[in-house]
Amino acid sequence: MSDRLHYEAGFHVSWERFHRDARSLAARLHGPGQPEWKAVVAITRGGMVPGCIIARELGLRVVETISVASYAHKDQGALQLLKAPDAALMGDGSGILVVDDLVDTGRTLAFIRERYPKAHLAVVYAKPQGAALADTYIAEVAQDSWIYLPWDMGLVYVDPLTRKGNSE
Ligand SMILES: O=P(O)(O)OC[C@H]1O[C@H](OP(=O)(O)OP(=O)(O)O)[C@H](O)[C@@H]1O
Ligand code: HPA
Ligand SMILES: [Mg+2]
Repeated sequence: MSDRLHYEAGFHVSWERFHRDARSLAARLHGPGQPEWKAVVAITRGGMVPGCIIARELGLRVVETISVASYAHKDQGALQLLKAPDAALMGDGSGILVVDDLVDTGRTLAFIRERYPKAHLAVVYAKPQGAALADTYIAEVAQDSWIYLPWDMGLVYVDPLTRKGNSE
């Protein structure tokens, strides 16, 4: 049995931490040796948050989206492209920064890589199973740890460890 408290299970990321980590990702993609990026392409929906932060840091005004959905009930989780980015902009992906919040199994990034082999795939968090598919990431998170992103959470009351000291 785990000795973790129920609210500690997983990796809970605050807005501040996410902003800091996304900025660190931008910093890694900037400077000597890095290409002149043409555009940021965010993988919806989670990639739009770091995509915005990175576009701001790198001074990129061209921001596109790619939308991929998983139909687990239909075809063993086959991925389907719901919305493609502009084909003329994308080409084979050269100079394109594709951004997502995280890579887990790697299925999403593998899908993107197949279509845009020259794109740079950047994510904030990576789990070991999919990490090799990302060209750049900031932090590795255990495979069995669920990453709770700030837009999926809210402030909630947490019980103290003991009722001792409470009147009743
Ligand atoms: O490496 P994988 O196993 O493919 O998982 C990673 C993807 O899963 C999540 O997106 P999700 O499809 O849940 O959609 P969302 O971004 O709209 O929340 C996450 O934002 C990544 O895009
Ligand atoms: O750990 C995760 N957190 C949030 N979304 C996800 N999608 C795949 N894995 C994760
Ligand atoms: Mg996503």
